[in-house]
Amino acid sequence: GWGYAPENGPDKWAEKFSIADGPRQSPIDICPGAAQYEPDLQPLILKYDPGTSSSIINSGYSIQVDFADDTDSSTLTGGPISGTYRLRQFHFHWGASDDRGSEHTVDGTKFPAELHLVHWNTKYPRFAEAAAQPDGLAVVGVFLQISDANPHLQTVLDVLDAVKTKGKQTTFTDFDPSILLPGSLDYWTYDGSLTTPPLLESVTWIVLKEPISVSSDQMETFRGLLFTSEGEEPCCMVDNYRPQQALKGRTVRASFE
Ligand SMILES: NS(=O)(=O)c1cccc(NC(=O)NCCCCO)c1
Ligand SMILES: [Zn+2]
Repeated sequence: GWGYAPENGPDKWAEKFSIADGPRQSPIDICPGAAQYEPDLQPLILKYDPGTSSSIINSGYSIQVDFADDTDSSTLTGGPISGTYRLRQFHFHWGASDDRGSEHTVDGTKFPAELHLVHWNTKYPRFAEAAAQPDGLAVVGVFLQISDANPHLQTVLDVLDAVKTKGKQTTFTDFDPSILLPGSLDYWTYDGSLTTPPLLESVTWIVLKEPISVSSDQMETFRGLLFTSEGEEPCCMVDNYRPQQALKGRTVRASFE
């Protein structure tokens, strides 16, 4: 299967997922100077109910916190989207060292990690159907930058020992993901795709301008996870990010001047 190693990583994905060379692939390099300020872009409205968080899992690609998405308890509205999108999960991408790890970049600047909050359009019956539609998903991306330790992030990091290997999961309830958001919800937005196979071109990307903090020690905790299952030759879960993809004529819009 696909992964992030030389033999099955991003440069090989097009062999099995031809959309990898499609017209609206993600991530991209965001150039603020070239972004189009749109005064009509609405503010983001994120309403999350901590009661919907359910579990944390090592997917073998990232660490993922899943939410119950059978009701409109945790939603994204406003911003560049119309209608109501439900929070399904959040996960991270990070590097083997603090000089890389984010998927989106800003004027070529790489951050040590990036958080993705994944939402699906409730005009479709379930996530799986939405993921196949051009307006099916909305992912909020948040950069992590090296600074003081982030106490809110620490809540997630404290349980990683329980999900070290691929397939392990544990209960993770009463967690409000809005505590992972920065003070400002200013954002860039563009039409893109999943950044992992199946690379579906169904994502309205909403990348926040303001990063949140993470310490180098906290980054080491992410790097203690494994891509591999228990009993397999261990392979550290690091550099689980896709390089930037061609813009192919797309416009990146900014919600701020
Ligand atoms: N990285 S991302 O574009 O935010 C994103 C969001 C939602 C789903 C995915 N990718 C997948 O679900 N791929 C299916 C196999 C991975 C299993 O966790 C990627
Ligand atoms: Zn992601």
